[in-house]
Amino acid sequence: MSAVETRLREILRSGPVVPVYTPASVPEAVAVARALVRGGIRAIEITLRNAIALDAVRAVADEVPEALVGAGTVLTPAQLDAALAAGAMFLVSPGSTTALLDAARATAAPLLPGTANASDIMRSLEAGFATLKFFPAEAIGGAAALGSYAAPLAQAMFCPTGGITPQSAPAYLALPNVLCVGGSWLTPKAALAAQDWSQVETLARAATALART
Ligand SMILES: O=C(O)C(=O)C[C@H](O)[C@H](O)COP(=O)(O)O
Repeated sequence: MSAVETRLREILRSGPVVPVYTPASVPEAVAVARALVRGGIRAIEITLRNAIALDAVRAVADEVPEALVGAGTVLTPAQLDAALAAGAMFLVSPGSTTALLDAARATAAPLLPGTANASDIMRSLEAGFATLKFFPAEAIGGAAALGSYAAPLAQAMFCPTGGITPQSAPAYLALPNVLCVGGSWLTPKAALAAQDWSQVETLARAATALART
């Protein structure tokens, strides 16, 4: 396995849950990252879904050294480059296009490509990516579907994301081909609007207690 993929797996294994978070502002992102770190969650995926998201990645990378900040919703090679330049330590994509996989391979970027079926997984493995997102996990068969790939596609390891809750997370975390799960439940909109960072910290602490085998 490449050094890049080894490091990517270390980041994903730093906790049972990687929070997926869309920042409303740069100061909010820094406060959220600090609260997650206080609660014991270091890896955080900031989605590139609005104009300030890249600045949020940069600020968390600069100001919260304990955080392992990644960029999510990376759809294009240009976004991949911009996220790396902002300091993203990993990149997450909902799918796995040839353009994106080629760009990530060319720059040895720590990309977690999105996959939803056996053909996606096989294409990603062929392209040299064995650490994958399984998306949208709950809608495409959940832990039962993902577990079905453990035997025939044993080299692929996953971070399932999409609709996962604290209740459904343990079934994924018990699978042999799961590194962690992704989810937005650690950063509820109401808590962010109220700047209730202690709630984020409490949710993070609860997430660290989820069993992982
Ligand atoms: O932005 C991306 O790259 C995505 O693929 C989407 C995220 O994985 C989901 O938005 C997770 O959110 P929940 O389903 O609420 O846990």
